[in-house]
Amino acid sequence: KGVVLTKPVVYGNIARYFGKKREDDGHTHSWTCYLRPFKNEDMTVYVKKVQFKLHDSYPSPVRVVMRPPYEINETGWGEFEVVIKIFFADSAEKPITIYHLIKLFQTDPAVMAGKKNLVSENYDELVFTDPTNTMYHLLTSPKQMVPAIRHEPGIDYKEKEQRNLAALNNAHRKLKNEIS
Ligand SMILES: Cn1nnc2cc(CO)ccc21
Repeated sequence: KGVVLTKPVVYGNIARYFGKKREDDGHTHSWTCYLRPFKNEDMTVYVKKVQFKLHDSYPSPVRVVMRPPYEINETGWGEFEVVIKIFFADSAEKPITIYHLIKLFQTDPAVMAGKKNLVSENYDELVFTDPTNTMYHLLTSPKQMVPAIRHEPGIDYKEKEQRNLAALNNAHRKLKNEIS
């Protein structure tokens, strides 16, 4: 019946340079890869678990997070793609997969000096087309998150959101033209 529900999210990573290469394992950075709701809502209402698949050379590369915060804290030396797979409370709803390239390096002098976090974040939306009745109910009964979700400092959400929404609308328009 052409019902489309969306949930705005942000995903990405922060990283911090140790200031030098660690002797024992050659690691140079600590990083956190995350998936957060854009609004302050409890995702456990409709999400069963979030899986973060790391580079195969990490020990147990498939990390499963059952409850918020949906984040992985690690250390390392390289940039690589993390596959974020979101499984829903109604297993009839197909999981959604998001790809994020872990970013560690930036030319900002403070970041290079290990004095400031690097933030690499994207605004996106989980799109549910013709959700099951169960899912529809869960998606339309939001619960506030306590304590409130905190976003990374220094991100201009308004502008980011506008830019990304425009891109999403274009993609949506293109898809609609293709199937019509
Ligand atoms: C690709 N990469 N970058 N940093 C890494 C660290 C490990 C664990 O020692 C494995 C893979 C890594």
